[in-house]
Amino acid sequence: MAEMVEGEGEGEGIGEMEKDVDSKLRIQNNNVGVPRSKSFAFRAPQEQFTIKDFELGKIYGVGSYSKVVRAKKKDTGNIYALKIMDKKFITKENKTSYVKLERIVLDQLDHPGIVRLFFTFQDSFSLYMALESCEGGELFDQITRKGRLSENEARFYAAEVVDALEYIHGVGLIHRDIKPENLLLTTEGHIKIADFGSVKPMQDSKITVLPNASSDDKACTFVGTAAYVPPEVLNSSPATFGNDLWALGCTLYQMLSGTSPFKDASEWLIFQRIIARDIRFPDYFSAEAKDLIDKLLDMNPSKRPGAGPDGYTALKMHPFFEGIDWKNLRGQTPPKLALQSSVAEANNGQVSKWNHSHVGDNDGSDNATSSSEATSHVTRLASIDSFDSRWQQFLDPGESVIMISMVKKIQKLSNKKVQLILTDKPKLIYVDPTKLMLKGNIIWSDNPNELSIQVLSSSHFKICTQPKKVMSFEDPKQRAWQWKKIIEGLQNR
Ligand SMILES: Nc1ncnc2c1ncn2[C@@H]1O[C@H](COP(=O)(O)OP(=O)(O)OP(=O)(O)O)[C@@H](O)[C@H]1O
Repeated sequence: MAEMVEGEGEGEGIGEMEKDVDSKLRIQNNNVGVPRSKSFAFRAPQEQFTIKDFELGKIYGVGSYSKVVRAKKKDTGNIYALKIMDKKFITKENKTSYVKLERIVLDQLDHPGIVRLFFTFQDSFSLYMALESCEGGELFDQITRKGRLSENEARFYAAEVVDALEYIHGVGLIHRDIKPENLLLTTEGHIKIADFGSVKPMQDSKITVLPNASSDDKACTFVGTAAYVPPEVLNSSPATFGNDLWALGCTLYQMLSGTSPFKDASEWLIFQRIIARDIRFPDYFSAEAKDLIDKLLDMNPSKRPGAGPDGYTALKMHPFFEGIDWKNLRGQTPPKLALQSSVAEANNGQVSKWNHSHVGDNDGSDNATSSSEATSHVTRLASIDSFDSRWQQFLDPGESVIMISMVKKIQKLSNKKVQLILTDKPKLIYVDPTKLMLKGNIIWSDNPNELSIQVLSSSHFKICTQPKKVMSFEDPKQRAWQWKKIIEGLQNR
């Protein structure tokens, strides 16, 4: 069993994360009365390595709270995808529970279609997860490079995703962020599902999770990506396996057409199209592909193939998958990978060499994560409490809520909890949530000189109106960037 790594002072809570994971598991095990050894043994051990034990190569990608870099262990020569998370940033952004959850869930998953976690380690500044390296990149890039995929290529990839999803759902987990960016490829071209930071364990999940590491929907700001979000999530329904099947339908559509089915100019327009189930199939889709996508994009999550009482049989037996050898998927030859075509793409893909001084104990001033923060919030979607009937009284007939948050209005003398509501009129108001009284109407303007949003952190933002009126808000669900994005989206509609 691996030794537990002690925290090193920096980033309280996160520094102690692995130790904390260990102690929580002991408590949990005691509760159910299962005699255990002194502590829980991770399959992927917590090692005492340092970043200097690795030769770092290109950056594979940047997530909302991490960077993933290709890394060769100097003594063994083994290659990993090293996911590097800044402790201070995770603590500041309240992402500790997501990190813990991803670590503990990945540790227990064992399927050829899921990225493997080999070991973890940490130093004063960062947490590191050594993941199986997917040298073929993202499925998203294959779609971009090829324009769109052939039905045979899409069938192969979709079948491998179905196979891995059957396993994930079988152990009682909902992934909640299935999309071409999170479907990685091996050198040979087989699919590996990555990014378990949004995972939701069901009540009867076979996966052990910590009491405080499970993703609580109320506190959760990460529940998927706008283009792939199912309509029931927009209506604040509880998560089900059907969520992933909807996202699979969107992904299959994207493989075959090159774009996601509800793509539009703004998140708001995307949501409107999802709620209206506004799908248009290109003529060149086969009848079988159309039928499968149509069924996966059923408004009723329990009717989607794979979510019904017969489990995955309905999905795997669908005519689109005719000819698929489900028992020997990994023995088949995958579609040929399209290689990176230009220097421009290479530069976009950040293939530059990793700068050692940016990580580890060398230098604590690494702030590159804040740029990823800015971009990632653009694609991430917070849970939406949008259609609560209590707010209807503040709307005109036919007017609907686009975004709503219980926020703190920060004032000189006291802070007040208010419900901030943005409607499609557009109208921006705040309401006393207890007395259900209108407290303010922020005069709408499409002109950014007259109405603008300033984001101070993921939870703090200011709404500035003319003449020089500034209101400060704190959104505990950390949707400051989303407020900015959605208001600016409406101004530019
Ligand atoms: N095992 C891996 N092998 C190769 N590349 C990887 C691997 N894991 C992640 N990546 C690349 O790094 C990028 C960032 O991954 P990471 O898991 O940190 O972010 P993310 O969780 O997908 O981001 P976000 O949380 O913002 O969606 C991915 O989009 C992918 O391109």
